[in-house]
Amino acid sequence: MSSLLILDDDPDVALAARLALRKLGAVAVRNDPRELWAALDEVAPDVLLLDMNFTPGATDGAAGLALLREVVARPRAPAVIVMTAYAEVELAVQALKAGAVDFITKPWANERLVACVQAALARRAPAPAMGELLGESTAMQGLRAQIAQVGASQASVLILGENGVGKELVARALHRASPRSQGPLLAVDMGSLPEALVESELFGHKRGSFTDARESRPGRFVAAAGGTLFLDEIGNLPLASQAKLLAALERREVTPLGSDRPVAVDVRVLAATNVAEAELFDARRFRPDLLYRLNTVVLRVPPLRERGAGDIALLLRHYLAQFAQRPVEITPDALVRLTAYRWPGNVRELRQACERATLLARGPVLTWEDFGLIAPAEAAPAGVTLDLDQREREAVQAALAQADGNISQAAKLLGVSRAALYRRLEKHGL
Ligand SMILES: Nc1ncnc2c1ncn2[C@@H]1O[C@H](COP(=O)(O)OP(=O)(O)OP(=O)(O)O)[C@@H](O)[C@H]1O
Repeated sequence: MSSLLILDDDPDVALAARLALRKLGAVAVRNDPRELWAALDEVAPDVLLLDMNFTPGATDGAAGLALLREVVARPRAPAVIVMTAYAEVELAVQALKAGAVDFITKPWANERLVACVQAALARRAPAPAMGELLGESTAMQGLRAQIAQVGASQASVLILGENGVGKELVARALHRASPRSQGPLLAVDMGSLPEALVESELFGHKRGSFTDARESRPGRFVAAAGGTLFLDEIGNLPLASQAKLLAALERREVTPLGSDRPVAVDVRVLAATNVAEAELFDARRFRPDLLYRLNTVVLRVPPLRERGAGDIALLLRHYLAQFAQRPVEITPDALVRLTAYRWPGNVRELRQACERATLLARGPVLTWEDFGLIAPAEAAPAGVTLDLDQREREAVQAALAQADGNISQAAKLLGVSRAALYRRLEKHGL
């Protein structure tokens, strides 16, 4: 079910919007902008309807714009529709520039409001199939096949991989491929949750169960009913909470903090971590019994550098075109260096480098420098060899490795002809 949040200091306006929108999903209302941040965490709305003025008499919308900018900068930000008065066209334009997806003028016709929110929800719906998980390497094809196979089941899946390899994308693809795809997919980032809040976040709490618990609140297990719960950075879960999570998974019920009444839960759990497997299987850090609950199936998402030059080039094309909104060319030298780069931050790093390059490009064709990356050789300590022969040998070896031994492709990566590559192979005894 979709989740909507309305922030308007006029309770009548907020109520009217809530009544008009309740057929689209769960609608929460807040009247005070100071409540917005907590409400975003609690409600995790798909769409936020945001008023622009919160002080009596104010019409410039400055308060609303400031909130809007902060909201859209957040990870997993909702689509924001701003509410303005008739005369405030200029403000609406500013809001769209600042990241709102649409605006609605007050007083509104209910049909218009419903259509506007429906369109925002449709745009947020994940793309069909697994189009987002790009890559044609054998590794990525294998991963997509596994997702299709495992997605349809109810099995718990543990997704392993370095930072930025696409673990969350895999979780989303698994959810879409599952019979629960019409239900919610809720992601909880264990890495960013303070330890004290982990249990209330997962299992909920009763009003008054701790100092800040002014309202009772359902936890993520309950909120994800009928859908999928994605526990990201599970390796960071404190041992005490691990015991409680295990109990919840075994009994299929959770007990909110401050309550003695367990609540039955119906969720499929997916978990992910970037912790190396050896560490994860260290019982001092992670309970083996919980691990066995979570890892019915293990999916390993390979680091970008192991997917080969083809996948790197494909992702570069994709993200450059997306950021520049047109196809973008890069110099052959840049392509060689980008495909040979180690990408320690994986696809996320590549995406950011593409964004930077489109913003800072000094000419129509992008160069290696435009991407703002530090090549290992540049970062290496002094004393590293500058011997041209040896560097040439290393470059040839790297190109061959990346091209899986394919001479034509390796020659292309090096920017030389096949004959020239053969000559170098001979010269270096490779
Ligand atoms: N195969 C892919 N095709 C297209 N985009 C991808 C691919 N893999 C990852 N991305 C993009 O890279 C970024 C990082 O992906 P994601 O957040 O899923 O990684 P992660 O492994 O969950 O990272 P972390 O460990 O830091 O949580 C996102 O913008 C995602 O859309």
